[in-house]
Amino acid sequence: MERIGGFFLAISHETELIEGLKAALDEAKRKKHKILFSEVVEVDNISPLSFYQVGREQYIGERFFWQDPNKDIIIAGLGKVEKIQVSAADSRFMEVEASWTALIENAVKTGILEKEGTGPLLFGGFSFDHNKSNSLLWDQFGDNLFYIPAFMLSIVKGQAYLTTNLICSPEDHVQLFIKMINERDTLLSGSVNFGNGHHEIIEQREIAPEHWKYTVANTIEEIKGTDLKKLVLAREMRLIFNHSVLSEQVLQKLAVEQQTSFVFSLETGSDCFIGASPERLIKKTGNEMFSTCLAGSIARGKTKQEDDRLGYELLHDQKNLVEHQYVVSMIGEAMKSVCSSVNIPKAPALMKNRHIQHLYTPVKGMCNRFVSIFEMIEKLHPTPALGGLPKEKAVRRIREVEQLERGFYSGPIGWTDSYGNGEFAVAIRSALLQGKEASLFAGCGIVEDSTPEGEYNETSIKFKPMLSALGGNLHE
Ligand SMILES: C=C(O[C@H]1C=CC=C(C(=O)O)[C@@H]1O)C(=O)O
Ligand SMILES: [Mg+2]
Repeated sequence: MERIGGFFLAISHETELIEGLKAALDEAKRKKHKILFSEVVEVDNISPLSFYQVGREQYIGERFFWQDPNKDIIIAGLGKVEKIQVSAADSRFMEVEASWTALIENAVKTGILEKEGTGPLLFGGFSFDHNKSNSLLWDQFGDNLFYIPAFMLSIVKGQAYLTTNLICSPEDHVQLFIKMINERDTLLSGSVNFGNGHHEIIEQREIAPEHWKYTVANTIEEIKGTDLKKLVLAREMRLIFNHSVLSEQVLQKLAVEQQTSFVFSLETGSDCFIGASPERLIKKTGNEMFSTCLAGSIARGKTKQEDDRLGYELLHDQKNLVEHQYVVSMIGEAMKSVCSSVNIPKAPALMKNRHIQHLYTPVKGMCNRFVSIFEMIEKLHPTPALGGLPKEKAVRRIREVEQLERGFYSGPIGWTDSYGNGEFAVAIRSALLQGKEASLFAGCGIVEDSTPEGEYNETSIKFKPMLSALGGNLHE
C-alpha cells in the first residue's frame, strides 16, 4: 500500500480557484447557459496509473488512460463533467468538434494556461465504421464517445499537472466548490492498491478461424479480378476468466511490456476498451503535424541474429512493401492537402515492438492554415492500414464480409486539448473487457500476394500484446 499524497500543494491555490469559480458562475448567469470551469496546478510527480487506480471506487466506468511511446504525455482522467456523443453518424467527426468547440469557447480557465495536454481536454474515440449496425457487444460505446474528465493528472515532459474541471449552470451556487474540493480530497487521500486477486483465464477461443481463412482466400481472388487493391480483414478471440479483469492491472502490464506503443483505456459503464497500439493516426502540436504509416509485418526472432534476418527479410519483401506503400501514398496525399511542406522518407524503416516488427514510415508536415485534429481524422480514417484501397469500397466490403463487430477496434482513439493540440492512435492490438469476458481483435492487410495461412499466422502474432497482458497462452 502506498499513499498517493503530494497533492496538497493544490490547496494553496484555493483563493485563485474560488475567484475563477465565481467568474464562471457569473458568466453562466449572464449567458444563461452552462459554463466549463477548469483549473490547472503543478503537483508533485506521482504515477498516473496510481491516480487511475485510486479512482476505481468512485469513478469506475468513467476513467481513461493514455501514454504515448515517448512518454511525452501521459494522462489519466477520472469522472466526467461532460460526455460528448453525437448522433449524426455521417458527420460525426465534425459534430464532435462542434460540441467541443461550443463548450470550450466560453470556458473559464485559471491556474497554468496554454500547457499542452492540460486544462479542458476531450478524450475518447470513434468506431471503425459508423454504418455498421451496433451489436450488443459495443452498445455502451455507440459509434463515438468522448469525456471531459472531472479530475485529470497529466505528465507533460516529466512534469505533473492536476486539472480540475467543473460545469457551472446559471442556477448553481459557489457551494459547488465545497463539493468539488471534498471529492478531490477524498481522491487524493486514497490508497493505491493494485490488488492481488489476479484473474486467470479459463477459456481461450479463436472465433471461426477456418471461415476467416476462407474469406481471406475469396478476398485474394477479388483483388486479382477487380479494382480492389487491398482489404484489411480482422478476426476475434474470446477469453473467459475466473474473476472480473481490473483494467489498471492490464494497463500496468501493457505499460511495462509494450514500451514502443500507445497504451490506452476508455471505460464506460461496466466495459473497458483497452490496448497498446504502435500506430499513430495523427498528432498535432502548434502547426506541426505527424502521422505514421505502419503496415507490413513479420515476427520477432528468438535470437538477435534471427531477429535481424527477419527484419532484413521484411524490408525486402515485395508483398509487404506493396502493402506498406498503399498507406504511404494515401497518408502523404492527405497531409499534402493541408500542409505547406511534408516530409516523407523515401523508404520504410523497421519498427520493432515486443512481439512483432513492422515496416514504418513517419510523416511530418507543417500546416499552412488552421486545421483541426478532427478535420485530419476525417481525412485519414480509415487509412489503408485498417480499411483498404479504394477506401469507400474497402469499408463496404469489410462491412459485408467480416463476421465480427469491430466497434472501436481499429478506430481513432485519443485526445485534444482546448489549445488545438492533440494526438490520436489507431486502436489496434486492443480488447474489449466486459467483466469476466474479453474480446480481442487482430487484422491484417490482404493484397494480391497474400496467402490465407500467412495472414492467419500474422494475426496470431498481433493477438500477443493483449494476450500476454491478460495472461493468455501465446503458443510460443
Ligand atoms: C490491423 C492491424 O494491423 C495493421 C497495422 C500494422 C500492420 C498491419 C499489417 O501488416 O497487416 C496492419 O495493417 C492489427 O493489428 O489489427
Ligand atoms: Mg500485413
